[in-house]
Amino acid sequence: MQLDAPQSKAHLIWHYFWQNRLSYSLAILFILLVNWLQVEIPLMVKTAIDLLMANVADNQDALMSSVWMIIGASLVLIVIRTLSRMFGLNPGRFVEAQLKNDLFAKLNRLTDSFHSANNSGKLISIINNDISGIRLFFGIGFMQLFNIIFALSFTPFYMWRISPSLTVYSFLPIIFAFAIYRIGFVKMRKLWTDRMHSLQGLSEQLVHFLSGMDVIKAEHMGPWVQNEIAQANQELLDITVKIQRIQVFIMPVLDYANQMMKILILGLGAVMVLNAELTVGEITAFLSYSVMLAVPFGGLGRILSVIQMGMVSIESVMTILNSKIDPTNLKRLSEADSNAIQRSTLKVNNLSYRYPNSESDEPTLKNISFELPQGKKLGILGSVGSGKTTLVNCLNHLYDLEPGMLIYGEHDITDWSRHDWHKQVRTITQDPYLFSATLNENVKFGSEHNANAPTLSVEEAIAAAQLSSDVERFAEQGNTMVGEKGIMLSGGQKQRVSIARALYTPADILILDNVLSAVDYDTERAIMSELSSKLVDRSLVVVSHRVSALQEMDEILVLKEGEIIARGTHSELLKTSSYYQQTWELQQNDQEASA
Ligand SMILES: Nc1ncnc2c1ncn2[C@@H]1O[C@H](COP(=O)(O)OP(=O)(O)OP(=O)(O)O)[C@@H](O)[C@H]1O
Repeated sequence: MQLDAPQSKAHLIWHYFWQNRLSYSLAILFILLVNWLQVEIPLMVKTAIDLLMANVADNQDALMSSVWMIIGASLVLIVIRTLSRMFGLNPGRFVEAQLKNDLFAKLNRLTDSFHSANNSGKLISIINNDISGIRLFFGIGFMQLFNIIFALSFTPFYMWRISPSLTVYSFLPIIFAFAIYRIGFVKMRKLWTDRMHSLQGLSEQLVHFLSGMDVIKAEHMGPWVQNEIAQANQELLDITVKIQRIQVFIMPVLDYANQMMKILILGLGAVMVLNAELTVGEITAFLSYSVMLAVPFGGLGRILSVIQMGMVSIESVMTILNSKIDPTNLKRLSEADSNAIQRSTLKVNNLSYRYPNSESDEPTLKNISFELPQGKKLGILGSVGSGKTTLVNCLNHLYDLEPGMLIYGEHDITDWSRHDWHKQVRTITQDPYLFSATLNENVKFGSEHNANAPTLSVEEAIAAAQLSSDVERFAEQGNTMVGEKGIMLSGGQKQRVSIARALYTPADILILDNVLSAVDYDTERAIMSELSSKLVDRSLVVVSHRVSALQEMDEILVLKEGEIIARGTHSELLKTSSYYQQTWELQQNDQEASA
């Protein structure tokens, strides 16, 4: 079952604990048996020693059966300890995998505003570092915790049964050590939180620098980048050293107390043996128990680090799991409703938009209105910063809009989940993203889960996007790997792969945001003509700086400072809009010069 919005850390822990209840139950059972056998074996040793100290000849049979029991119990101990580790450690791995799925599912449903507030470097750090911390918490953390709880309840009880007074005296150093240990524990919690923030910061910086590596090299920013990374690294190192100092000096204090305990037992125990208050066998068993306590005390130092790191990591993961999803995004249209609304008219009514983080009161888009019936081709022209991309992001409802601004058929888009709207509208951005896979796979990606069945073959889509001659030159044609983010391809090739992807499974409305900027005029013309012929009954919105790309559109909107200042066909605008006419003439001159 998927976890969404846990109310508290306890809720999250319980959810995954319950999911792995079978493993944990078996682990608890085996850990209980291990701890019980561990305290029983010294009793068997005690009996054997006391028999030895008495007359060996008289007790030979009893002694032999005692030795065999010790051997048998030790062998059983090995087997059940292995089983306890297996069932105790597995849940950590299961929780890690489940939590990653839950996080990805949530990230997929969160809106643009979440992703702008939480950059990918921070998210990568949460998914890698914090989830590893949680894996340790649910694996070794829980296992050792059960171990310590059982060990610290069985062992002192068995010691008490041998000698209550010696137990009280021998535990005095432990009580004192716990007081010191608590100080370290409190300090560690703050340091783990600082370390998590520092790791997230470093990861953010690394992602920024790695994505801008070309610019860094070209503009000789290497020394500055190295310095920034070195500083972040130093900060992380300082915190880690402080944690290590506490781990080395304060956390082992229980270990030291355990040594003190043994000295006390030897000293006081010897006196008690001399006074005939204890037998040699009893003092040997008592000493064995104190030696056994070294494991849980040593473990306590390590395990509390794991638990603290896990709790800090859980807090961090909860910032994602508890991020609010727009309630409309949780609704889903039925298959029948989704089919019924296909091929409707999109109406944009007085659309205005202001960026929430904008310092100006002035909206970026002002009162934009137009209609886009199915099959209509709409062009949008505007100078740099006039609001074209903002309009595209409003049309595909990436940004939050007021009710009534976007109507599709009879439906208000702001009442729909974005998921349902994106089945009808597909946007190709000016910065196309390719996955590290083959070229053909990049064309097909997402099509298996797309409501629209492919209308073309991959080869046809590639040909319509004017990419066939490029693909033929690649070593393995369509099966050539394009590298991370399509690094093996030129900007124009990447744009054409994303056009081929849109043509492969066409949606009702296709929006191209400046995607033809990196191709020459002839290719642009050929692509536009293919788009018109392949998408006859679909709507097309083409945003471009180039008038040539918009010439054949049914209507062109001219944007300036977020407002429509002119609209009409190419020939109408040449007469009515001086801005359009000047842009056209300037670009005609450029085109002739470059021919
Ligand atoms: N995330 C944002 N937060 C605040 N302001 C923004 C944001 N994105 C864009 N803007 C502002 O909105 C205005 C319009 O930007 P937009 O990207 O829509 O223009 P454009 O016409 O697409 O420009 P270009 O042709 O350069 O792509 C600009 O003044 C820009 O500074």
